[in-house]
Amino acid sequence: GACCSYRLRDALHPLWQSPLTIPGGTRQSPINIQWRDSVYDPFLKPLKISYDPTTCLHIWNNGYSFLVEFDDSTDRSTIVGGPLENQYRLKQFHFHWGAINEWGSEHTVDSKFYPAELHLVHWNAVAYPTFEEAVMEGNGLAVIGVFLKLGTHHEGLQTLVDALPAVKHKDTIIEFDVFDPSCLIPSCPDYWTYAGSLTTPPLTESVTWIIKKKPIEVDENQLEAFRMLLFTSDGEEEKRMVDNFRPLQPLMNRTVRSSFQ
Ligand SMILES: Cc1cc(=S)c(O)co1
Ligand SMILES: [Zn+2]
Repeated sequence: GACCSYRLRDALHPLWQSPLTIPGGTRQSPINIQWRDSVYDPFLKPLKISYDPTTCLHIWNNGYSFLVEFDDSTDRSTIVGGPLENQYRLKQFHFHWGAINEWGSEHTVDSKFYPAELHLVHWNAVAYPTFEEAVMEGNGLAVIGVFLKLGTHHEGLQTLVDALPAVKHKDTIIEFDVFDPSCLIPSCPDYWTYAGSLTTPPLTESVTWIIKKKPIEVDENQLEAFRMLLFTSDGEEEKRMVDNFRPLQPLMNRTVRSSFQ
């Protein structure tokens, strides 16, 4: 089960030798979303997503995941509405996935894991001058989480999958200059939202999470393409990039709200 991969990951991946818990953390991520305990909030607005595909810059293997990064020097790719007070700018998106289809997502729904989870990372450029500063503030970031489930081939994802062999090793980067990430977001508007944190160091408690209720479907070959990436640099002993998800964190004194009844 997931426990063995947890121990394995401890041994294999330096990232998880860093403190797994933040001392005094009260709003850590990820969490299990217990559907029946989430509270419908009629005041939650629909999330408005406006991405300009030409703001896409490159794909980068940072040794933890592969990031698709965007030009966030203007408000050309933003989200607004939902639980958010301000407009947030898209900075990057990345995924978390497992070695096998039984697990891989960071969040769970009623304790169910999905094989992978997409995170679209945005920052509050209205309130803060830089992403780095926003990362340290309670309302600094907004991350849209989308579950991936095993199913039909995903056309939009395939353009990304075709580029992955070029970023197999840690610290490799390739130009990727047109991509519209809204093709990876389900059309169903329903989401859960809660106050949480980054799931990788510095684990700062700066994220308003917006977790889409509906997953997107991808096929086995597309998940396998994620699993052929490496944590390691060219020339090092190869370690497959798998199980790059953080263990579940305690809910503590938090309520998960839903945008739907
Ligand atoms: C900024 C950032 C956000 C998430 S969710 C992650 O996994 C890594 O970095
Ligand atoms: Zn993430």
